[in-house]
Amino acid sequence: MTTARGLEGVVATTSSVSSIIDDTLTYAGYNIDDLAENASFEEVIYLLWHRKLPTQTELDELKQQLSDNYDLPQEVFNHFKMYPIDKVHPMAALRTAVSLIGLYDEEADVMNEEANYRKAVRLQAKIPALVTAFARIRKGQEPIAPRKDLGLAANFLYMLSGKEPEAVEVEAFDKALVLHADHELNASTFTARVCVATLSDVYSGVTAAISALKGPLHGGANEQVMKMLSEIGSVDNVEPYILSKLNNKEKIMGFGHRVYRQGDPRAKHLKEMSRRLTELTGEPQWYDMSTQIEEIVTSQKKLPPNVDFYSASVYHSLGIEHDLFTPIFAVSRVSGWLAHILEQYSNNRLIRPRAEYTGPGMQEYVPIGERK
Ligand SMILES: CC(=O)SCCNC(=O)CCNC(=O)[C@H](O)C(C)(C)COP(=O)(O)OP(=O)(O)OC[C@H]1O[C@@H](n2cnc3c(N)ncnc32)[C@H](O)[C@@H]1OP(=O)(O)O
Ligand SMILES: O=C([O-])CC(=O)C(=O)O
Repeated sequence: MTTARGLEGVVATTSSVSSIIDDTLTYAGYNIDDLAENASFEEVIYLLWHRKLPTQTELDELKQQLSDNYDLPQEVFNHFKMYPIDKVHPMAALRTAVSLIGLYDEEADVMNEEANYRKAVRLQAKIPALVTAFARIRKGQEPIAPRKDLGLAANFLYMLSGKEPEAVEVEAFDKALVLHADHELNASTFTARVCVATLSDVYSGVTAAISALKGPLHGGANEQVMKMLSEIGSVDNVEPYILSKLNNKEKIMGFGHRVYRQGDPRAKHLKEMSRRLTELTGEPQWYDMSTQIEEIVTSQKKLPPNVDFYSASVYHSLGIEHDLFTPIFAVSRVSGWLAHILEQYSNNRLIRPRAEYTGPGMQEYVPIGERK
C-alpha cells in the first residue's frame, strides 16, 4: 500500500460539477472569470445543479422556488434563544441549526431524486435566513422576515441589517457568492460526499460539510484574515508583523492552496472588489495592508493569495461582522455541496479508503492483574 498524506493528488471520484485544470476553474464548463463578470448567484445555482445555464423561464422558476422556501420554522428562533449566545460561534450555531431544520422536514429521510432536489431547494433558501437570524438574536434583536421580492444576495443583506441594501452592495455580495459556490473536491465537499455515500440524508451531508468548512485551514481562514488585518492595524506595521510570523514558521491565513500553484483565479476578482469597496467606505487601509501582505508573502514564500484573503476586506467593507464571514462562505458553498450530494446519490458507491497501519506489531493479550 502507498499512502498520500492528506490524499494529495488522489483522484477519488468523477464529477461533472466543477473542474480545476491548469489553475483554471470552471463550473460545468464555464470559466469562473466569465461567471464572475456576468452571472447572478441564482444562475450559478441552476448551473451547478443542472450543468446548464438556465433559460429566463427556468431561472424565474428557481427563484420562485427559493423565495417560497425562505421562511424558517419558529422552533429555530426559540432554539437560538436557548444557546449560551455570547459564547457560540455562528458556524457552530449554523451547523446545529441545519441539523435542527432537518427535524422539521417531513421528507428528510425520503430518498428519491425529486425529494432530494426539493430538500436542496429548501436548504439553499433557508441557510441565509439561519445565518442572519442568529446574527440578530445574539444581539437581542428580532429576526427580520425575508422579502420574497428580493434575490438571495439582496435578501441576505436585508435580513441582516433590516435596511434595503444599495445596488453596489448587492452586486458585490452576489459576485462573492458566485466566486465561492463550488470548488471540485475541496475538504467540505468531500466530507459531504463521504457522508451521503452511506445513503445518509441531505441534511446530514450538509451538516457534515459545514463542520469541515468551519476549520481555519479551509473556510474558517477568511475570519482569521480579518483578525490578522485588525491586529496589524496600519500599513506601517505590515512588514514587521508578517516577517516575524514567517520567521516563526507560522502560516499566513489566506495564502497557499492544495491545488493551485500559480494562483487562485478568484482572488483577482475579490482584490478588485476590495479596492473599490474600501475606497467607497473611505477605509482604503484594509486594501492597502492586504496588497502589502500579498507582496511580502509572494516574494518570501512564493505563495499567492487564495479566495479567503481579499474576501475578508470585501465583507468588512459591506459592514458584516467578522465571525459571520465563514457562515457566508456556507451560504454560497451549500450550492456546490448540494450539487455534489445529488451527483453522489445518482451514481453511489460507499467511500471507504484504507489506512496504512503504523501501530505496534502482534501483541499477546495479558490479563489485567498481570499487566505492568
Ligand atoms: C477555501 C479554502 O479552503 S482556501 C484555503 C484556506 N486556508 C488558508 O488560507 C490557511 C493557510 N494556508 C494553508 O494552511 C495551506 O496553504 C493549505 C491548508 C491551504 C494547503 O495546505 P497543503 O497543501 O497541505 O500545504 P502545506 O500546509 O503542506 O504547505 C506546504 C509548505 O508551504 C508552507 N505554507 C503553506 N501555506 C502557508 C501559509 N499560508 N503561510 C505560510 N506558509 C505556508 C507550509 O508551511 C509548508 O512549508 P514547509 O514545506 O517548509 O513545511
Ligand atoms: O479547494 C480547496 O481545497 C479549498 C476550497 O474550498 C476553495 O479553494 O474554494
